[in-house]
Parts: sequence; structure tokens; C-alpha cells
Amino acid sequence: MAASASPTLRTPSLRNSVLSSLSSKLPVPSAFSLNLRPRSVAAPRFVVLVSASLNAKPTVLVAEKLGEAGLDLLKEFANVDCSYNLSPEELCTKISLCDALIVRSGTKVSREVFESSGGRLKVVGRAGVGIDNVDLAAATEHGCLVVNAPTANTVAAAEHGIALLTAMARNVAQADASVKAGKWQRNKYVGVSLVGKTLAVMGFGKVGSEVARRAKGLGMHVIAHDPYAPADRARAIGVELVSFDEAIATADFISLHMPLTPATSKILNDENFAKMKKGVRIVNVARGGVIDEEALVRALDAGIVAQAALDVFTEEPPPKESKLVQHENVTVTPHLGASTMEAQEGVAVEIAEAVVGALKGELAATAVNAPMVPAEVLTELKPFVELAEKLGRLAVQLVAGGSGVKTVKVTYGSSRAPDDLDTRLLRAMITKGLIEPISSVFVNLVNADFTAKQRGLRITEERVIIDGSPEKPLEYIQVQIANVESKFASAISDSGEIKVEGLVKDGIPHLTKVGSFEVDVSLEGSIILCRQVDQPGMIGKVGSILGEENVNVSFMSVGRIAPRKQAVMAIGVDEQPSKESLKRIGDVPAIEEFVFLKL
Ligand SMILES: NC(=O)c1ccc[n+]([C@@H]2O[C@H](COP(=O)([O-])OP(=O)(O)OC[C@H]3O[C@@H](n4cnc5c(N)ncnc54)[C@H](O)[C@@H]3O)[C@@H](O)[C@H]2O)c1
Ligand SMILES: O=C(O)[C@H](O)COP(=O)(O)O
Repeated sequence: MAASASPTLRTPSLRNSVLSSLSSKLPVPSAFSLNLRPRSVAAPRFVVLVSASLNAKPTVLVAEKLGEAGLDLLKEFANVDCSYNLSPEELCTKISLCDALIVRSGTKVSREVFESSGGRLKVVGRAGVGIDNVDLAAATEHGCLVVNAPTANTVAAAEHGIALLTAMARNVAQADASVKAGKWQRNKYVGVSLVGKTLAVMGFGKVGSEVARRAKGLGMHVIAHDPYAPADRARAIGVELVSFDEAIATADFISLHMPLTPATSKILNDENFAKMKKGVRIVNVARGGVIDEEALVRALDAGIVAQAALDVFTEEPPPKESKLVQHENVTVTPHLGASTMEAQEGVAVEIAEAVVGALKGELAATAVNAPMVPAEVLTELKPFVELAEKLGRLAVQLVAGGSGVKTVKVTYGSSRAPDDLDTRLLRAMITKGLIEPISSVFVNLVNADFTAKQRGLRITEERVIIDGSPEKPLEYIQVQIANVESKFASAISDSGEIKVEGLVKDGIPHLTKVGSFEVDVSLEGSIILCRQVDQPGMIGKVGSILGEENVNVSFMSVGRIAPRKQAVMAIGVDEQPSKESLKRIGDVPAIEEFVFLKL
């Protein structure tokens, strides 16, 4: 197939090639089209996250202290409201005026926050790694993207882990307090050596592996437990991956580096403390919730755990009277893992870039609740994103009554192998096109599948391999809606579904099939579809009705079964014709049915 998706490639014989190739696929009528306006090659816009109302500068609420470099980046693009220490109620009040919110670990972004935003909040940026303070399910349900800054504080957290490990082993904090209290207790604060001891790193991700690397430099024997870590990464650092039980049973020191999830919540509990070596020492710079804190106090009192060094707590700040914090064998810091000057500047820039990108409609590489589409895939799919949404919009508007859509089949015609095309983005845009014209829901890549499921909309996808250039991801997209009546009977295909099909020509989406009729109209402005008896003068008649009302016709195309038999005329218009003009079109004797569709 010769049609090109490339915005730069113009092929004079494009239309004919497309049509002949389509004709050869199905025994359907020939078609001709009349382009009444020179087409500019529009840069395909990729708007997934931002609503159309974002012509004005968006507002970003920064709810916790962020590095200056990040704030400067944000200010170039948005109004920035730095309001720290907001109460939950104040946050809920402010959020309805904000398009994006940036937080660290100290702000709970609860379901109430999303509910209070009234749909305006489009992005939550977590300036750091852990997203356990953000209600991800609520974010997704509200179509709000959550992005984080997962890399900039890794080294800082690892360094803090090592700082706590060494400080704990040598009683630095306790000895410091003792000297400052006027004492000189050299025998009391005899420490333990690290060299030759076994350190179990629990969670061998970014921070865990950096801790392992540094601990090896201190002469420790490092083992790690992580059900999802690749063995080659562990091998490269010289770390042995072991089971959870082996790790906790053999370690002299345990350092925690896993995320807080339902599976890791209170993973160090009475049962597991009982399996540890007597005198084990524990470091936690991950999340307080991975330890059952009451069980840890019991293990400390029983001498199972000799010492603990904790940067994070189940409740932050922990209650003043916390037995754990006050325990003489426990060293604590106030969640300082990420708090170096360098890390905070890095995190601020990382999150500002992600939030600005998301507000511009780009897909963030650090999206937490949306599929990550690699940049190169995104670039080549861009022209098809608009096509996908518009086909969805057209198809649903052809349904009689506009609702009751339950079963949708999408077919992607491509010369590429099935596993060489990521269709998640296209499916999301078709879903957006199908749902938005008949509801008040804002659909984007984040909430598309959720919203479809919630509405009982089943979208199946099929890949058809056809001849074409593998350079191009797609030759055509077809959308079919089953088990519905159509307000434009000609849109029903021979197999009984509403069917629309389109492709991208010179970067512009085109409608190329309605039901069993081939047409060729660019998907810009709005479209009038008429079924008529094929006869001379029809284009002129309809064109002059529209012209009398100063409605600009951009494109016309007629697809017919055979000369002088039935034909479908597709007319692209820049303005919406009045009801009266539409009625006059319907009254043209040869016109059997017509429909006006907004794109
Ligand atoms: N104290 C701080 O200021 C600070 C700073 C940065 C990160 N953190 C925390 O450190 C933790 C790790 O951060 P990261 O950037 O390395 O994240 P990461 O995602 O790179 O690594 C987490 C690792 O934990 C593993 N994991 C998941 N479930 C596990 C389980 N049940 N048992 C063992 N391993 C499991 C994952 O496979 C992954 O490899 C997070 O909880 C993060 O919030 C704290
Ligand atoms: O998950 C993280 O990135 C760390 O816990 C840092 O949290 P903070 O941004 O609140 O310091």
C-alpha cells in the first residue's frame, strides 16, 4: 500500500493508490474526491493530558519545599503557587484552582484531593521516589497522571544508609549526646566492626544496589533479597541474590530498600525477627511501614536486634513518646535520606521537567500510573493519535441515540509484525473519541482503560498484516461498533456493524471508509455524510446550499457502488451549518439520508 503516514512525504498518486489498494481488499465501490482547499501539512498535535481550556498559563501548586532550579523551570511555563504546610482541608480548597500539584513525602494526596479538584488537576508530581503518599487508584480514576523523580536522590539515600550503618556500628549519635552531656564513657560505647560481616540488602533496586556497592567497599560480605531483581546486575556488583528467609537468617546487618506496598507492609514482624541472628543490626531508609514498629521494640528489648538506625517511620513525625524513637539502642533521623543540596536540586529539576512535559501533553517517562510509551514509539505514532480519536468520535456519533455502545472492535492494518506495534496509546485515544462525545468524562491515556471498563465498554483489538512499508507503523485503522442501530444506515457494513476506517496522508488524518462505501475526506472541522442516488449536479446542489450560508467546504468525496446507483458523499465543512441548511440538504430529492458529525 502506497499511502504514507509521514508528514513530509507527498505522493501525487497517493489517493489512487490508496483507493485501488482498498478496493482490492474489499469488493466495494470506486471513489473520487475533490479537495476544495489547498491543504497545509499541519504538525500533528499530541494532546493526551491537557484539556482544551489550557490556553491560559496553567497553575502549579508546590506544596513542599522544592529546589530553586526546579521552581525557575516551572515559572517559565506556569503560574507557580508555593504554599507549604497546608492542612488537608486547605489543600482540598486550593486544589480546584490548580492544574498540577508537586509534593514530597510530607503531603498526603488523598482521594479527597482528587475529588475536590473538580477535574482540573491533571498532574501530580512527586519530587522523589516513594509514591505511597499518593492515592494512585483515585488519581487514575480521575484521569490524573502521577509522575515521580526516581533517580536524582538515589545516591543521597544510599549515602544516608551507609552513614546510619557506620554511625550505628560505632554508637556515634549516642556517644555524641553523652559527651555533650558532660560524660566520658569510653567503655560504654565500644562498637562493632563492619569488615567481614554479612549485610543483607532487602530490595536490590536503585538505592539498594548503591548501598551494596558501598558496603562492599567497606569490606562487607553483601547478599541481597529482591524477587524482581535481575541476577546479572547482582553478579556485576558481586552480590548473591538469596531468599528472604536466608537473607534475614544469615545477616549481621540488614538494610531495607524496598517500596512500601501491601506485600512489604510490616514485612519485618515478630515472626521474622524470631528467625534472625541474635544481635542483628537493622537500617531503614526505605519506609517506616515495612517494619512492625511495636515488634521491633520487642525484638530490641529481647536482644534479638542489637541496634536499629531509622530514617523513616510509620507516622511522620513519630509521636514524641514513641518507645522506638526513645530506645537507647536506636539511632534516628527525620527522613533525611534525600536531603542533600545536590539531590534536592536534582529532584526539583527532574520533577519540574516531568510536570511541565505532562502539562504540555507529552507523555512523561516517569509516569507512575500510565503505560510508558518510549519516546521513539511516541514520535512515530503521533500522526495516528489524532486519527484514532477522530475515528472514535465519528463512530459513536453514527450510533442511533448515541449510547448503548458496548462492543467495539479496532483493526490495525500494518505491515509490521504484531509484536512490533504498541497500540495502547491508540486504543486510549479511540476510547477517548468514543466516550467524550456522549459523556462529561475527560478521558486520557491514564484513565482510558479504567473508564471504558467502568462503562461496560469492551474494546477488542486485531492486527492485520498487509503489504506496505515497515517504516510506517500503520496503514489504516478501522473502528467497528457492534450490536447497535445507526442514525445513518449506510454506515452499517455488510457484516452488520457500524464501520469507519481511516489513514494518515501527509500527516493529516483522512476518513476513507464509511460502512461499505469508500470516501476520502480529511478529518478536519466537521463532516456531513449524505447517501444519494448517484447523478450529476449533486455536489453543486449541496455546495451551493452551504455556500449561501457562508459555510466553507474544505473537502468533498463521493464513494459509489456503481455509476447512477447509490453513493455516499462526504463533505468536510469548517463551520457548523444551521439546522435550516441541513434540512435543505435533506430535502434535496436525490438525498436518501444524511448526518452531520462533529470532529
Ligand atoms: N529515606 C529517604 O529519604 C529515601 C530516599 C530515596 C528512596 N527512599 C525509599 O527507598 C526505597 C527504594 O527506592 P529505590 O529508588 O531504590 O526504588 P527502586 O524501585 O529502584 O527499588 C526498589 C526495589 O525493591 C524491590 N522489591 C519490591 N518488592 C520487594 C519485596 N517484597 N522484597 C524485596 N524487594 C522488593 C523491587 O524489585 C526493586 O528492585 C523506596 O521505598 C523509596 O521510597 C527513601
Ligand atoms: O521516596 C523518596 O524519594 C524519599 O523518601 C524522599 O522523600 P522526601 O522528598 O520527602 O525527602
